[in-house]
Amino acid sequence: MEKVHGNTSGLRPAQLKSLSNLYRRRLAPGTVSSPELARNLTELSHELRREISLLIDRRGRVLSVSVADAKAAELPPIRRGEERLSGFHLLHTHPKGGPLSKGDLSTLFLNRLDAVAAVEVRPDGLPGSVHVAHLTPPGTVGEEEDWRILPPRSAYDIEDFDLGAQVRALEEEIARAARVREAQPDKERAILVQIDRGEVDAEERLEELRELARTAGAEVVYQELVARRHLKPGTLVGVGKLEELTSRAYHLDAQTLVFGQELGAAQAREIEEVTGLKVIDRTQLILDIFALHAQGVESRLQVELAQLRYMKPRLLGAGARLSRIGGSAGSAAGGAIGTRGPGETKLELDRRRINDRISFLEKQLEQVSVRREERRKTRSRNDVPVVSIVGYTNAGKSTLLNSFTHAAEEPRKVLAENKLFATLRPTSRQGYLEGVGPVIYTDTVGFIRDLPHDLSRAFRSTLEEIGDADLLLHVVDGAQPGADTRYEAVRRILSDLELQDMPEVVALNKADAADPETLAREVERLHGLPVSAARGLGLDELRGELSDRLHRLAELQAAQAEEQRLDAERRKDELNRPSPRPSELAGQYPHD
Ligand SMILES: Nc1nc2c(ncn2[C@@H]2O[C@H](COP(=O)(O)OP(=O)(O)OP(=O)(O)O)[C@@H](O)[C@H]2O)c(=O)[nH]1
Ligand SMILES: [Mg+2]
Repeated sequence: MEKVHGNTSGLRPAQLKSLSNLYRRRLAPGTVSSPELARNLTELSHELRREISLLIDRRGRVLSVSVADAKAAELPPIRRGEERLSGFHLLHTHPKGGPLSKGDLSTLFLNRLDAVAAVEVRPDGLPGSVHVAHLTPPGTVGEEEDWRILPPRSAYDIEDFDLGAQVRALEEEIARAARVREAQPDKERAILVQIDRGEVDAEERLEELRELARTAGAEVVYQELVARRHLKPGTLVGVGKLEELTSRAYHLDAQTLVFGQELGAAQAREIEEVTGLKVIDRTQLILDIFALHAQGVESRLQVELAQLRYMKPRLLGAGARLSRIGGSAGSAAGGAIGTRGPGETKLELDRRRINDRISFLEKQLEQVSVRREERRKTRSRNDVPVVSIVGYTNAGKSTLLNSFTHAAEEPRKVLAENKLFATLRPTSRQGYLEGVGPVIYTDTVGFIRDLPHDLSRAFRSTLEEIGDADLLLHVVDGAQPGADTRYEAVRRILSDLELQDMPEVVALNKADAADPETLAREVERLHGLPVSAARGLGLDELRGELSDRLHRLAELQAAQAEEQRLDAERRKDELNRPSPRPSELAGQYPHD
């Protein structure tokens, strides 16, 4: 006897047998039901006083029998990224009568069923009207819903309805949309969701998420700030909102859902299950960008380590899912977003090997940092003052370094791009300051609010090198709203690195593109100097300020050195004073 799914408790063996016999039913291909099957179903449903659902394939075979409504019926898992419909339709009963319910329709939509059909059960147990709905083609203009409900039919002429033709037409439409998409550049189309829990910078965070997605190579087709005071443990925003987003994705032909919040492993899985979309979070996006931009041995090791640490807890029981994502179509930069490895190496997702790889990477990085430490020691300090350029990502640090060091000639030029985290490897260039002489400027990796923990851990040694500088030049993008929240985010990370006491000069960059009033306010608030690194505005003033500060620091250091020297001399004097003779000490300490 084949398995009957759903709530079969309390059913008699004969009833179970009748249900199981439904598996032997065969429909003509391309039909929703036959009158005989409809009657068979309504009679059984009437007797059991429960809903019965059948899943039927295109050849007319019954794949599953469930004593359940459409939502709870036994269905195959959703195939993500498929261009077609599922190839099954759901036929079920409504023992209390009535048209298709919201649950029926969302089951149709979320599972991409060929159709959903409900047979009303009349009080005498005979079949009443049959209600059928199918999906509307993606991107349908003027269509209110994602589905089209057909006029009800009598169960006795249900065989006349040509479901096969309907499905063919719909699939052609879907294929056409896919062809149009293929002709367009190979970009992952993404929907962004930022949850607004009442933070002041929620809007900014959404914009930042957009920039991150863009930098990672996605095309953002829709973005939404979702206000939620309380989050649902599994789905965060709730199933209703997810269904709405799934509908958007269907019509806008998006495959990826990006959350501005970090998602737990179980959450990501649940959201993927409900939506059938690829789900990634902000951390994955940032890791991905780091992977794309990592150059040089150390940053590659750091990025891979951070990725593996992030993924490890998420791999539990998700092997199949991840390999499926990894195997999906690539984007321009090689590999789908959220799965890229540093350089050319694709991430190895075998969980058993992850621990080995993590300890290998840790050892390698350890060695790199030991070598670096040695280099640091041999480099005589204070010969040439070092200015470390720090700041939020995309503030214009690299551009400023280029204009300070006249490194505009191609090979020496530091990459400055309108992309987040363009610079990952610290780069040093020599410059010259009037009154000081040669100066070394160091360009560093950009900061970001809520820097993913795994990344800050992996990049800690690189970031700590900022502490070797004599002075920080903190560059702030003055042309974008929220300069002060970004400034504070950088200050917070500096504090985490215990570098909060380092002397700092603030430059408000992109003055050429800033609103003068806002800029003036930020200049005042942050005690900064307005500059434009790209246009070369205010750079003389900034250099003057750096020179002054370095002078004062040098004086301070000289004074401190003098103090130390005097101290040492005093101590030496004390040592040189004739020491008491042993006889004088005798008797002072009791012998034992
Ligand atoms: N309008 C304007 N744009 C600027 C200015 N300075 C830099 N930019 C632009 O800002 C973008 C980012 O510049 P980068 O120098 O790469 O910024 P960064 O701080 O090094 O960024 P990361 O290395 O990604 O952290 C580029 O598109 C620059 O052309 C400026 O003074 N005015
Ligand atoms: Mg840079």
